[in-house]
Amino acid sequence: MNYSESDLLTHKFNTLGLSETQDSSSTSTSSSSDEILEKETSPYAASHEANPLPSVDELSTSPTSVRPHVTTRRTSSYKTKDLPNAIPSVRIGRSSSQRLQQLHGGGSVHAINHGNAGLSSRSPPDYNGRPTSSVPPSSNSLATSPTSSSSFRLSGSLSTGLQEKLRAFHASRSRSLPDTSMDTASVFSPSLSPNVPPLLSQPPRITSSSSVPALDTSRFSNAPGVVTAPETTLARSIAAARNPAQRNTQPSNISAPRPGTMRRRGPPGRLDLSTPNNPVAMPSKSMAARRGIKLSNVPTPRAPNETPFSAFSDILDAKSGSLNFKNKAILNSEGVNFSSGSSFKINMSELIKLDELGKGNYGVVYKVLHRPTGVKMALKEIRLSLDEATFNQIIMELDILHKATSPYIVEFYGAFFVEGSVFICMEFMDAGSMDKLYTGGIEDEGVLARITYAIVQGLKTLKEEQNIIHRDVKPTNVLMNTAGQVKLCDFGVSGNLVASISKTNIGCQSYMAPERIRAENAGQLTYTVQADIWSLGLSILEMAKGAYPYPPDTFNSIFAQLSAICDGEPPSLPADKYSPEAIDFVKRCLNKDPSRRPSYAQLAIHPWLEKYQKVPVDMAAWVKGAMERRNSASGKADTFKPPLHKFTMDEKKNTGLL
Ligand SMILES: Nc1ncnc2c1ncn2[C@@H]1O[C@H](COP(=O)(O)OP(=O)(O)OP(=O)(O)O)[C@@H](O)[C@H]1O
Repeated sequence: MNYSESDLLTHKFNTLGLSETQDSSSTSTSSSSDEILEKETSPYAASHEANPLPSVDELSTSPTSVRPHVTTRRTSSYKTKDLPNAIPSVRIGRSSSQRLQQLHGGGSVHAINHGNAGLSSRSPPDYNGRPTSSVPPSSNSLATSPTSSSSFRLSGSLSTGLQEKLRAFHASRSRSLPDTSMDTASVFSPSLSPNVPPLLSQPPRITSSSSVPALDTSRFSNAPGVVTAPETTLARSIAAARNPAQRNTQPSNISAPRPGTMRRRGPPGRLDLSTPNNPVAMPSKSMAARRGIKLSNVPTPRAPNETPFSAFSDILDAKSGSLNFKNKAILNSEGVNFSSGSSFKINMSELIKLDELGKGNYGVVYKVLHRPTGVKMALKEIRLSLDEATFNQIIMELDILHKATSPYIVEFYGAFFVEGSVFICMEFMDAGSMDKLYTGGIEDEGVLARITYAIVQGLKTLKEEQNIIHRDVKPTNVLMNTAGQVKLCDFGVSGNLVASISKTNIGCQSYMAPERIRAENAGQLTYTVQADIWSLGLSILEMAKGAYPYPPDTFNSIFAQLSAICDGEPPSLPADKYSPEAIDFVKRCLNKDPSRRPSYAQLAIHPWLEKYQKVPVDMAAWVKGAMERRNSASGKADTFKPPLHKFTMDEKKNTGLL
């Protein structure tokens, strides 16, 4: 792309330091103009005309369009009177299946290697595996030779201030372990209150029962508020912690559950023994009779170390002796707790910091231990300069996360705010995010397909069941655990949070679809589900290649990178390493015309994903190897060493040490 001096002079800079030139033939956000643009620039156009996909549901998805689906009702335990000083008491609803809330974060900037961005010379097939007629011309560098027949242009320089911010951003996004003392938020959000101390960077507080650094609860001393999570969820988590087999609701080496097999809660009091994700669970004779199940059809437990109770692990915790009636009621020695009325409280003072998991653009994510239950959680801090009313609004908006339930979405425990930060408690994924697992690229296509399938199912659930659009699909928001499960996190459920974060979102555009870049550059906040599908395509490419798909010479300049995305040919999987089905899948996601990208339902039945749902793929083994590679590269052992127990005087006396 050549930029004339007049181009550079006439471009208006928005907050990204970018600008757009439009002429009458190009309206950046209209689908019709996109179509024109596509025909002019996309070598895939003929292919798609030959094999058209059904039209995709195109939704107007500005942050506010999502919000009506967010409950803002005040529940009985939502104590707004407690809010002025800090932690609100957030009732997490009756849902027993709380799921991770999602936050918008924008794309991260990666230190990248020069990946093979060349286009395949083979014709990608259609959904039936037939080669399409159109063959895209080969291109080896998206940065140096973008096709530029579109009228969309970006200016060729960035302001000095923006460059400073980008430099700081790059430094903060270094792949080395983050420095806990660094306040990344201040880099990107000068408006953040400088007086707010980092919550977890205070000197460790030694507790009577542990030498683990504790959260600095002094910040909460004036605030008796607590964040609450349904006891049912925590009880389930505790049971899962005690029984790892039960935790794995997402098969790792057998076919993943089909859409529609996600667990649903039945009516209160009804014992639901349908356990599609737990092949071991087996109903008793009487239970089966009540449910009309023929016992001859029920599989017999086979694992050698199972007890007679193992078959009932969904409802019986043999260690604690408690019965969990499908999260509707828990019967234990203390009595019966009904999920309809009670909720489990998580007090911040009961959270112990165990480790730092990573640092994002807006704060740090910690591994914490909830002492009373022994549940390990991820605690994400997002520092924002907002008034209290907005914080309250955000916390209420996040309530919807309890309804977003899927084996492919990280579980949400609760959220609260403290002195300029939103804190989110979520399921801890012990293998971490994909960006740290794909070292060298994922060559095993079965693994790549299973990861993709999980992302598609997670996005599909969010969209179809809660009308939530993720807005920030990228490898850092795809998490894995050592059971081989893949789950999504950080989706933009809170309109207020999305809007707040967007104001400080600089240099995070790299996974944005072309139409979104244009819209944001024009100051529009429209956003469609198809934009997430583009981001999915880029993420698959990044995981496959082990590097961000656009070449490094575009990386040094956000401007050049966005130009390549908008004006260049979409990158593709290398034909010598991946099957035609895989190449076709990515190609369809990366169609520059959003209306021609497939829907989630179409992606879920794409031959590539279907193929690898039918064959065994050992995800647990793969993630184990990936963690070892990651650790040997970073020189860090992954296994968490529990802190030494510090005996109290009473304990010493009782145990005979004194
Ligand atoms: N639930 C979790 N379990 C384990 N690790 C997590 C969890 N959530 C986040 N992490 C780790 O913390 C890192 C930082 O996460 P965070 O969401 O703050 O930033 P990000 O996704 O990398 O970027 P952005 O700020 O743009 O969203 C992640 O990259 C991941 O490695």
